[in-house]
Amino acid sequence: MAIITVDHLRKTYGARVAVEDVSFSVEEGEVFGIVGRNGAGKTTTVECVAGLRTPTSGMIELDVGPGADLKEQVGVQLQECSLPDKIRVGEALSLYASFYRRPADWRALAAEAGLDLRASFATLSGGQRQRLSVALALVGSPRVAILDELTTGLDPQARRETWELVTRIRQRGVTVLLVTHFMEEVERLCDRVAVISRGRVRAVDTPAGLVARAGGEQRLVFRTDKPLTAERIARLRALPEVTSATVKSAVDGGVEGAVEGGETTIAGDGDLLSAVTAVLPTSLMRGLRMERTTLDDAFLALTEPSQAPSHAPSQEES
Ligand SMILES: Nc1ncnc2c1ncn2[C@@H]1O[C@H](COP(=O)(O)OP(=O)(O)OP(=O)(O)O)[C@@H](O)[C@H]1O
Repeated sequence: MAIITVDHLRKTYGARVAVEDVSFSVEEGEVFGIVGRNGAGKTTTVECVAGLRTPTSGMIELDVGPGADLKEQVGVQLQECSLPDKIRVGEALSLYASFYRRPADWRALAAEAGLDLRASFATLSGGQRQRLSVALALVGSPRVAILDELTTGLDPQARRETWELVTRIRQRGVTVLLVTHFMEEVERLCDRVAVISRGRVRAVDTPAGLVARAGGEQRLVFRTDKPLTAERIARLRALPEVTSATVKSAVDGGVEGAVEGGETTIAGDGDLLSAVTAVLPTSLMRGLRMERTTLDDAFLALTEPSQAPSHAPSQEES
């Protein structure tokens, strides 16, 4: 069942179109990613879903139950979390908890986020601040958590700790809408992802589905000391796992053979390595490497470098 439905969302700021036409739906309990280059319209989209911005047109539906208070059912962690330097973690959490009718156990939330209740905001590391902002987003026991660029600027260890926190949030059944720039984060956390470019959705799929769309093939790349014979090249090309074999070749006396020291690239799927090495032993290959289409490749193929959909002068509006 879809808990979030976004249908033809459009948002303009004066003459600037931040979101041109965005539609997607998020199933209950999913971690749903939103990716796109800088200025693609990701934050504007999730801010509209959170009720922080008013769409210019289109529809947003949150199915959080009859009579539910949207502000209680949607917890938001925005890109920057700023609190007074002197406020302690426990004070911030208890203050936020007082805003809700049925707050979560904020001490348990702090423990889950690995936070010391007595630590003051000024002394927290970047990772701790991000985990505090997630805990603050969850203090109202929401059914949906919106997390915007959660791990930007964090070191690899802090990033992993934050990912573990998101995994625990999903285990509790909270639906997560996650804006991110990191494809590794998408692969680890997201069930599905919407790719936004210039204010439009270019694809909605699983991370593996996006890679497959980008031609998710494997490539074996190697050199051989001796040129490959035409017979060996033909046997490689005939393998069912092989879709193409690019051999630096030359025709000598009417016989095709690989150029000495030339690079060979064999693309295909399935158990490509075993199939190829049955025809060509690895002892004849030099510098063998296996390349695969990555989510980064898929992302780059689906998005364009340009920023916002329109390039009218920027106007600060809400
Ligand atoms: N309040 C605003 N007033 C005017 N223009 C805005 C406003 N907020 C965003 N924009 C513009 O709308 C476009 C989309 O911005 P948005 O922040 O949604 O993109 P984003 O994909 O989240 O980018 P980033 O990855 O850099 O955070 C950008 O060109 C941005 O400059």
